Amino acid sequence: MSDIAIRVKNLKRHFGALKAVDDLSFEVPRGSVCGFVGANGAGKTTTMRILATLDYATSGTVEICGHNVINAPTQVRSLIGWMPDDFGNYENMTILEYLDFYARALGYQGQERMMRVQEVMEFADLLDISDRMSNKLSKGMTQRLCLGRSLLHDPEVLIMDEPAAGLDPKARVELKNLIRILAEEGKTIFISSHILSELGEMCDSLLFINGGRIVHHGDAESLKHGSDHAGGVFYDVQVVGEARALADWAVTSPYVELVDERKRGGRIRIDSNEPEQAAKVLSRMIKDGLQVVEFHKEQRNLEDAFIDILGQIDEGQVPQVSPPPLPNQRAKETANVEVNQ
Ligand SMILES: Nc1ncnc2c1ncn2[C@@H]1O[C@H](COP(=O)(O)OP(=O)(O)OP(=O)(O)O)[C@@H](O)[C@H]1O
Repeated sequence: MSDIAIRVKNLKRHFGALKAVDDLSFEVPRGSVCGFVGANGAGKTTTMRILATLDYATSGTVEICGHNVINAPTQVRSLIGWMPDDFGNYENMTILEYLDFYARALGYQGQERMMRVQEVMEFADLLDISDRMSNKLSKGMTQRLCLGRSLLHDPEVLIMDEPAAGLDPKARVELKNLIRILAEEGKTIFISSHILSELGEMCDSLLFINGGRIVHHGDAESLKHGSDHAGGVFYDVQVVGEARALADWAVTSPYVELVDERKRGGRIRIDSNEPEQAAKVLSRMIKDGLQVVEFHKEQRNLEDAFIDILGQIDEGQVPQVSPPPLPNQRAKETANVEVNQ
């Protein structure tokens, strides 16, 4: 059995002249969670719909657990759970009736069907509200119902398009916990989201796309670390007083970047992970008459990393696409380290 759950090779999807997906190649190892990140219109939904056998590629191949989505769509559908960003619903159906309807459509009968429905209602915390009308639910309940529906046939691979969009913080945490449990059960999860901080916590790897092309594939830590000399670490310094003076000072100072200019004062960033370097810059600021009111060390977050990567592309630098090792390779590497110690 292949270690790869999702294999995408040179995938293109063009709508007339628009290259919605433009030569994507990537792999998602079995049992891992991969976050799919991109700005609006980057090509995420188009890619996910092709993976879910709902659209055709212009060219390229997609395999789910070794099955080609074009040649073997039925096998692929039995292996995937699809959670679309736009959840279709029916009137006059309770949660129970809704899930039962889908369980029937999937071919479950009798006792087994009842068990499947009960199981997913229990998992998605829907048991107590099973008699609620399915089209009159809160956004959080609706997403849990959609997740429940996608799990009815116990799929190996879950493809989730923006499942956390529009959820309040509590509902987001609940959904995140459910996804974590599914990941611990060994399911492969391919999930898109705009909330990068949350994705970073739950994903083994993050796949950034822009304009239909992959611009980075790596784990959250390596992304935060980045390729700069300071390893993504910087000092944030806030100053009050005349804003122009700070801006002029920043332009002529090494390691310093003006990040925010306000009516009175602003903020600069010292791009260094060496405390001595930061101390030198700070003492120079004081000596030059700038009024420092606050400073602290920070690690670049995923939003910053994404923006940095997009900036590098704008400057014409070649995007870095470096997939992280497979989970079993990671395990082997760890074992080697232990053996070698
Ligand atoms: N059926 C279609 N016909 C024409 N253009 C389309 C079609 N579907 C998508 N597009 C275009 O393809 C591009 C990628 O769209 P897609 O929905 O995949 O982006 P996305 O990354 O999912 O964006 P969002 O985060 O806003 O959902 C967009 O420019 C979109 O307008």
